[in-house]
Amino acid sequence: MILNGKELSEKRLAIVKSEIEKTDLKPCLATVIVGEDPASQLYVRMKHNACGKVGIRSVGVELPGDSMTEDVINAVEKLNKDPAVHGILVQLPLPRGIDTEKVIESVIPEKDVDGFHPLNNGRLFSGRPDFVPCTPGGIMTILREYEIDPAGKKAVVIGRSVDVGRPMAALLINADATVTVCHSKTQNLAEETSKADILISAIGRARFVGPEMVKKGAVVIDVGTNHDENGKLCGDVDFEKVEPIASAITPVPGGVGPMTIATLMENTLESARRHANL
Ligand SMILES: Nc1nc2c(c(=O)[nH]1)N[C@@H](CN(C=O)c1ccc(C(=O)N[C@@H](CCC(=O)O)C(=O)O)cc1)CN2
Ligand SMILES: [Mg+2]
Repeated sequence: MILNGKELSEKRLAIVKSEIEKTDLKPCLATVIVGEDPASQLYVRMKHNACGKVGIRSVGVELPGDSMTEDVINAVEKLNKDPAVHGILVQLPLPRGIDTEKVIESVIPEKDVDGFHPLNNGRLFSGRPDFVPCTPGGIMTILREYEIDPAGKKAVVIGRSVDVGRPMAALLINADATVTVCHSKTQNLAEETSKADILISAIGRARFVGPEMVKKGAVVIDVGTNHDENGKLCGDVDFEKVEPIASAITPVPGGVGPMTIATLMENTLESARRHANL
């Protein structure tokens, strides 16, 4: 079975749109982008487009690539104070030289719709999640909507990044899975991944996960957005070879990526609701 993130994201966006239409809410998302990385520009554009589709107002702050950490924090602090702004996201990665942690910590947790602030992180890891990072949050929505219950299953996450691998592991633990996190120092990676009922790859290496790493019947979730040697967009998983042995699998494009954006819209609506005490 193909887990169609594109289709599901459209369904979730339509729900956000109709929820907004039912209320007097005027949700607003602010994006902050530093520098001219084309991928980051694309993702921010996609976020503004999604806002337009669902009726969320969006404002974009663009800062030059040679900005200092303080410049970015000043821009965030203005948005923190603006009562019309309900969600703030700083597009990652930031240019080298900027202190990413400091910038993330400058977003007030109430507007942290990316779920990256340490307070929101701590809540997630304490089993009391509030705003959850959009990629792992979107993956949990895929699993739920396709009625794949992680409870009692063995889940293996490849990658321990702060934005995907770690929160993904926490969400799966909260959903009663038995979770293993693999990373660059893991020995016998294939031995670990082959035990997974649910395998989630977030390592950023084109077609790295082959059939020898996947148990027959596993659910395979591909977070990778890579380009192969011909410049073609592809995931971490060798889709052609793994799809026949998986019971369910996300494609790239059209899997996890669109769900990241849909989850961001959901988080922004939730933030606007709280602001209005709804
Ligand atoms: N502040 C944040 N920065 C980053 C995040 C994030 O959640 N918050 N995640 C990634 C990038 N990202 C969103 O920002 C993102 C990546 C990919 C997609 C997506 O829909 N991809 C499409 C393919 C698009 C293409 O043609 O390249 C797909 O998979 O179908 C959405 C969002 C890092 N930074
Ligand atoms: Mg992401």
